[in-house]
Formats: sequence, structure tokens, C-alpha cells
Amino acid sequence: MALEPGETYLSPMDLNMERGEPECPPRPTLRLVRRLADSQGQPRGILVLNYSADKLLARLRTLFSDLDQPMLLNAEGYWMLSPVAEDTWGWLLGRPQKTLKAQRPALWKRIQAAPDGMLALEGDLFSYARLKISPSDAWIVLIQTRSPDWHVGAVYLRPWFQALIVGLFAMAAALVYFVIAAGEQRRAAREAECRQLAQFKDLYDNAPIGYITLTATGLITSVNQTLLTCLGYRSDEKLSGQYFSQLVSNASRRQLSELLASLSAGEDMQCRLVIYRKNGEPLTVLCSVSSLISEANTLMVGRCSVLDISQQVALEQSLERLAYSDPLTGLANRRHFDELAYREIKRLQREGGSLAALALDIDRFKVVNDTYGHDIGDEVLKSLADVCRSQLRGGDIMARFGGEEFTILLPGADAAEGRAKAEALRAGADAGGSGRRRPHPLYGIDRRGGA
Ligand SMILES: Nc1nc2c(ncn2[C@@H]2O[C@H](COP(=O)(O)OP(=O)(O)OP(=O)(O)O)[C@@H](O)[C@H]2O)c(=O)[nH]1
Repeated sequence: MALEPGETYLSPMDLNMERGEPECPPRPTLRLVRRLADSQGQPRGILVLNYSADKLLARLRTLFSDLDQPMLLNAEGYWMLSPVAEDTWGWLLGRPQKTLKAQRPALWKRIQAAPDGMLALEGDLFSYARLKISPSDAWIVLIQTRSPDWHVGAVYLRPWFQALIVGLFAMAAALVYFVIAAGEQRRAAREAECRQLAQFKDLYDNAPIGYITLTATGLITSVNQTLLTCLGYRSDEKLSGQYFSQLVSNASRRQLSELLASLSAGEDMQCRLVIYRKNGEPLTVLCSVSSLISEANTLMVGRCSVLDISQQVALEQSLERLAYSDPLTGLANRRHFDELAYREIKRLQREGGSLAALALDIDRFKVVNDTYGHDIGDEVLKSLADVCRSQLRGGDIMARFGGEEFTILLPGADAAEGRAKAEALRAGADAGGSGRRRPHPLYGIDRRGGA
């Protein structure tokens, strides 16, 4: 090898040799060689410096903490610094097996794969780097950290830590699952609640009878669709905020007061009311109230069901008319007369005063029927009833007893007044009424009748 002036040669590290044998104790040595020249560039000699590398190796040891083991190898894998002192300088001491390649082939193979790096092997952590000390030579600095030591700083690689992480992940996953499941359950419960609410509302709105919810003062808080329709309101006309009394007729005010009193007392009650439809038509309804009373004994909800009974009332009235009146003349029948007469006599006994009773009978009525037929006979009966009715006062009672016999009660009239009224009626029948009320010319009233 030829050195140019100014160039320095650094030798591989080896042991100082004494008479062909390594100096004992071994002394690692580095040699620096430099050619010297004068100012004209003429060679003047060679400078050789022997550097005892003990300090370099000691310094390398102290550079790392107690936890790490620094090592130095030459390019062939022979030890220059090793935890095992007799492993060092194998190429100089004739120990070819004392190489990293021979002792830990797997590690050596991994180190050969890249110029520097870090690797974990058999539980230990290795860091290594190649130091290019000359064009033809390189050292390998190898740092070993024992597994318990580097695991201290790498808790995440410990099995228990990994188990903990896995456990935490599992818990987190379970938690997420339960949160999602709980959310799903809540959503399903909300949907079921909404469905039930919709069903309840549908049931409430389309019930076969009307419903009103009231406060104790009779303030309407809700009305169902059935009642709104029945009263002629649109579904958006809620009636909430109005008082129930605003719908009820004056004639039904007393019943309404009793109804509200029952609500407040928590008692059930049923009564008939006449309420007004939106267009002002009266409607007879059957109201049933029941209340939900709180623990503090106050009304929470007043429920009022409203049933349209106007058809039933009309039927009842017509039945009543049939039961109490004579269908031909429209006068009270005998049964009704008996009730009215009983009431008048009781009143008379209670309050005193007078009462005149007249009995009317058409003479020879059979002749009318026999001569002109029953239809004409009916007309005669109706005409007589009309004539008499037109001459009676509001409180007077006229009934058809049967056939062509009639009875009249004149409350407050004495015998003279009764007689006078009888005469007047006979005269009216004899003279005939006016227009439609004119009695049939074929009959006359028996003059023997009277008060
Ligand atoms: N057209 C008609 N005739 C009736 C009705 N009810 C009873 N009559 C008839 O009235 C007649 C009553 O006859 P009578 O009891 O003999 O009375 P009358 O012929 O007036 O004889 P006197 O009272 O004695 O003068 C019978 O012919 C009955 O058929 C009715 O609703 N319509």
C-alpha cells in the first residue's frame, strides 16, 4: 500500500505483538501511519503512532448503562469487546470458533441482512451499527439489552399487559355492544310506545261515543273526533280551552252543575243534557262522568262520555204520545186523564180551591156512523175536539174517554163557571167554529150533559 503525503493510515485493531506473540495481558492496539515530507514535497520519513485501544473499549463500555451490554466485532464477526473476555481476539489467538457467526448464527445472519438496525431475538433486544473505519475495514458495534430490562420499557409487549389490553378491548367491545343494544332496546321501546299511543289515540278519536276530558271547573282539555263530528266541528276545531257549559243549553244547567259536583267528589254520575251543535241545533245526549282522583284527593282527570240519544228521545216521546194520547183527536187518553185528574185532586186537597169537571157525549153518534160511515164519524170527533180545544185555557184538561165521550177538567172553576163553559162548548159545537175548526154539521152535543 502506498501512502500519499498528507494521508493517514489507520490499522485494524489488533493486539500488540511481542516477539511474534501477543503481548500478555493482551493490549489492543490501533496504529496510525503518516508519510512525512519537507516543504518541497520530498519524502522525509514515516510517522507511526501506536494507540492503546483499552481506553477506547473502556469508554465504549461506560457509554451504556448497566442495563445494556456493548460489544464490538470486526467485519468477520470476531470479538474485540465481549462480555466473555476469553472470546476476544480469536483471529489473533487461533480461536476460529470464537466468532458471533459460530456462537449465534441466527443473530449473525440477521446482522448481515442490513448495515444497521434493531432486532429482538430470543427475548433480547439488539441494536447494531457498522462503523467504517477505513476503506477496507469496518467494525460492528452491537448493543444487547436483556429481555427483563428492555421489557421494563416495553410493557406493552408483556403477556399480562397484552392480556390486559385484550381484556380492555373485549370490555370496551362489550360495553359498546351493550350501549348499542340498550339504545336499540330504547328505540324499540319508544317505537312500541308511539305505536301504543297511536292505537290509543285512534281508539279515543274513533270510539263509538264521544269523549270529553274536563277539569273540575268544567274546562274542556280534550274532545275526541267522534264528538267533534257529532257536533258538526272540524277535526282542527279542538274546543279545548272552552267551558263545557258553553255547549250546554240553559235548561240543562242544573244537571251540568250536579255533573261537575260529582266529578270533584270522585263520584260517577249519568244524566241527560241538551247541548248545542255548531249550527245551533239542540242535541239530547247522555253524559256519564267518572273521575281520576289523586292521592291528595284532588281531581286529576274528569272523563265524560257523551252519547247522542236524540233518536232515542224522539222515540220515547213518540211512545209517550202513543201511551198517553188518543191517536184520532190528539187529546189525552183515559189513562193520561186519570193521572192528570189524580194530580189535580191532590193539588186541590193540598191548596184548596175549586175544580169543575165536564162530561161530553155526542147524541146519536151511531146514526152518523151508520149513515155516513166511520170516516165521517172520525172527522166529526176530530172537529169537536178542535172546537173544544180552541175554547179551553192553557191549564184545562180535555180527554177522550172512549167512543164519542169526552171529559174536561177546569182547574180553578166552580160549578157555575163549569156550567157556563159547558154551555159555551155546546153553543160552539152547535154554531160551528170557523175555518178548519168548524164542527161537522151533522152532530150536536147532548143538552143533558153539563158540569
Ligand atoms: N167513527 C167512529 N165512531 C166511533 C168511534 N168510537 C165509537 N164510535 C161509535 O160511536 C157510537 C156510539 O154509540 P152509542 O153508544 O149508542 O151512542 P149514541 O149513538 O150517540 O147514542 P146516545 O149517546 O144514546 O145518543 C157507536 O156506533 C160506535 O161505533 C170512533 O173512534 N170513530
